[in-house]
Amino acid sequence: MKKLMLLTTGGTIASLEGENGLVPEMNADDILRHLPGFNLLCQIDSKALINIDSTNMQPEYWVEMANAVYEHYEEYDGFVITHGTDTMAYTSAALSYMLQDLEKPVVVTGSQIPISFKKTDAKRNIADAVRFACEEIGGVYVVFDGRVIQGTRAIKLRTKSYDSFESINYPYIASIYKEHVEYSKPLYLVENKKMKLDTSLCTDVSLVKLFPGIKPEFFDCLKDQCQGIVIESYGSGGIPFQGRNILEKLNELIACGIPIVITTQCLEEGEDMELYEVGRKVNQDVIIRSRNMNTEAIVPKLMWVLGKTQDPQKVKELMETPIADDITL
Ligand SMILES: NC(=O)C[C@H](N)C(=O)O
Repeated sequence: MKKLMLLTTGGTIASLEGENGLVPEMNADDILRHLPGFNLLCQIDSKALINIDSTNMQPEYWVEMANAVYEHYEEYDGFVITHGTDTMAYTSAALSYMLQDLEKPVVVTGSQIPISFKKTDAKRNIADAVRFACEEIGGVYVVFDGRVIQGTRAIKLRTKSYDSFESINYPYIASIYKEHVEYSKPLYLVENKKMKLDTSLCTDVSLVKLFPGIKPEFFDCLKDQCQGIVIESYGSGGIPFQGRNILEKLNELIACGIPIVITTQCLEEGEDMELYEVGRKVNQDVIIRSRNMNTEAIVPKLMWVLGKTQDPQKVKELMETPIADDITL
């Protein structure tokens, strides 16, 4: 019989109706009590790590989650982490960088409706997560509404629907039909890897979404505030150089040694900064290309990379290196 560890962090799945709306209050045992019969399938031990609405998620909690998996890695065959949906995609990406060469599954799941409510999707999602955590597969995954998504590729696309999550620029790993896991493509377990834990982070990063009219002066206040910047530009990726000149400001920041990653506000198909003049004008030797990574992966990746080096060229090299299938070229 497989042995799993359930780590709980809060979210809607653990929420009860309070005076001020939904508040995460249930602990790991309360959640397990809603799932009778589970111990016939596998043995599940549980541990409550935190109990927060994931809107309150902090990078320090990612470290706590990664450490918990690392600490108990040898004792269990797989891990299920229950989590709020709002920042679940950031967490699954962060864990994908912190825990590499996994030979066991780390499955992140949650729900749109609390587990104690009649129309809850929590029971199905946990059942699917447990099912997938029993697979012979390594890596970090999001399991939601019957789909398995690579940890670095998930985004929360819908605020209310059960099918809240999508896999961006990458196929679903699998679909789960009750007891049956149907893989989209054959996956091979790379055996005899030694799992690596690396939780060093530099959280001094900024994420800026461009819009027509954004003030160049805004970028001045970033100079002393951050070690790295992610710019969500438009379409195929370009920076405005006419009218309010943002390109000039980015060049100033680059001259100060601040690494800048360019991504796009378009969810699908990634940037292609070589296509237009607005992209080519950006110095491609120093700017960091995000290709088809999503923002939820870029932000924790930049924190993780900056936790290792602040040398702009090395940051560029590491950011542009695919990790956990976050980039496909
Ligand atoms: N569905 C949810 O879990 C949303 C909740 N606000 C959270 O992220 O914790």
